[in-house]
Amino acid sequence: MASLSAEIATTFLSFTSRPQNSFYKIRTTVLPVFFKPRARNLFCKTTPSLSSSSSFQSKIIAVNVLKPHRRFSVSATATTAAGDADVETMIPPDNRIPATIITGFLGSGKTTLLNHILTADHGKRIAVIENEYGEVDIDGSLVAAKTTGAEDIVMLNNGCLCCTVRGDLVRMISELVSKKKGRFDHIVIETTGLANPAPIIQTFYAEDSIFNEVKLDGVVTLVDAKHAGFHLDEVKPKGVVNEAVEQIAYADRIIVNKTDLVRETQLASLVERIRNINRMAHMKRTEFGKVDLDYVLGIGGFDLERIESSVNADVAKEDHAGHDHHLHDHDHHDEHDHKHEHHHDHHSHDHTHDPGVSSVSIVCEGSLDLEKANMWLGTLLLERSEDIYRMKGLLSVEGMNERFVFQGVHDIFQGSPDRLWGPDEPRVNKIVFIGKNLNGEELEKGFKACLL
Ligand SMILES: Nc1nc2c(ncn2[C@@H]2O[C@H](COP(=O)(O)OP(=O)(O)OP(=O)(O)O)[C@@H](O)[C@H]2O)c(=O)[nH]1
Repeated sequence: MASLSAEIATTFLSFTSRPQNSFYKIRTTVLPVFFKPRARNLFCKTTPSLSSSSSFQSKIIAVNVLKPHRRFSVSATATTAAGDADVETMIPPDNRIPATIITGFLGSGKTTLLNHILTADHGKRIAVIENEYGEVDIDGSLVAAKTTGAEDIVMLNNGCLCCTVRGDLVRMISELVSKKKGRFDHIVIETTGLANPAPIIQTFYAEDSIFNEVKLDGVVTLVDAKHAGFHLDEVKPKGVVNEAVEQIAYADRIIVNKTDLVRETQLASLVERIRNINRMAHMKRTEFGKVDLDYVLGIGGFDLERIESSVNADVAKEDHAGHDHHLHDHDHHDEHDHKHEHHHDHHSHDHTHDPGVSSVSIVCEGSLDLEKANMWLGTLLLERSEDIYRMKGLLSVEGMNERFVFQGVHDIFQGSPDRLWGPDEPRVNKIVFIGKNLNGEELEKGFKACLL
């Protein structure tokens, strides 16, 4: 445990003890204790009949109208508050290529959304990476049929998705970057319907070669409004993940698709259920994946705004994509819903009947004792990293003039300083956990014990 805590301490401490006038670096820490095959077993799916022949395919799609493409960056120039007004510290602009993961259960509308993205008028050149089971690349041809201007096609054949996905994805992204850099602005990865997105997400943080060039912009999860309830209900054997739940848990954006196929009460109940699993993600309802492109591309990784609203909102905020008349008070008044929520002043924990996956958010003012925070987080990840799917936070650390933002995906932890705290800005910590069997009260107690 000591080495684990030290690892995290290094991450935090390196920022507080950095030399002045130097660039801050974004750091990734892969906690060594868990970064072993044992941990990866978590992501292995037991679908041998399907797993032997999944494949990746990538295309670069040039979209006709060229507008200035968006930069996805966290950048700030600020004077240090260390008393020396002449010394400037800078967070370098993040010019890495953004990547979006589109996931969702079989038939939820991933390819439909992808086609919508590729045929929309946004001026971005998009490299598409598809991961598909089976010898026949069905999605690939569906996408190809609907798009024009494909510059390049690369095919890769993998073995088992879950065990080799990282290696293949790393190779594919590296190849795209080394050979085609400058010819595309964004990477979109469509996973298979049975994929657990965790290893794909982790690829972006755990592999230096990827992390230096490509930035995970967001995870978009499609949910089939008609069938999702059934998949969420599915009881899996012990140790086998329910992919439908996982896909929702890891999302930054959730698109409840196929709303034309269900009644409002069914939809409201599903939305409530999704919200209970993942309170952090933004949610929209659609037919045929029709969303504004800004909603899925250019989410901006950490998405601090989202953290702020998710922890502030006791009533789920949801965009209705043209369904403004739909539910308003569904969170609390759907009589068909058996879930219940407990909201405390600054901490919310949602109980759900889905296999123990829920969100916990903590908001509190004050500054953290770095050493205590390191110990707490180190111990927490040591003991619970398998159950903590995602973790995002915005912290006020004693002696640090910038907000410290971080996120974790199981055992992978990454953090960096953000902008300076404003002179009159309350130093409010915000932290969100999504995972299995989370004990909100315990987490809150542990966190608050680290405050000075
Ligand atoms: N009624 C209805 N059908 C839809 C909607 N969105 C997609 N579909 C249809 O649903 C089917 C599956 O959509 P896809 O986009 O292929 O779904 P997918 O998630 O890529 O499927 P897999 O690759 O099998 O995982 C297609 O026939 C789509 O035309 C919708 O909003 N309403």
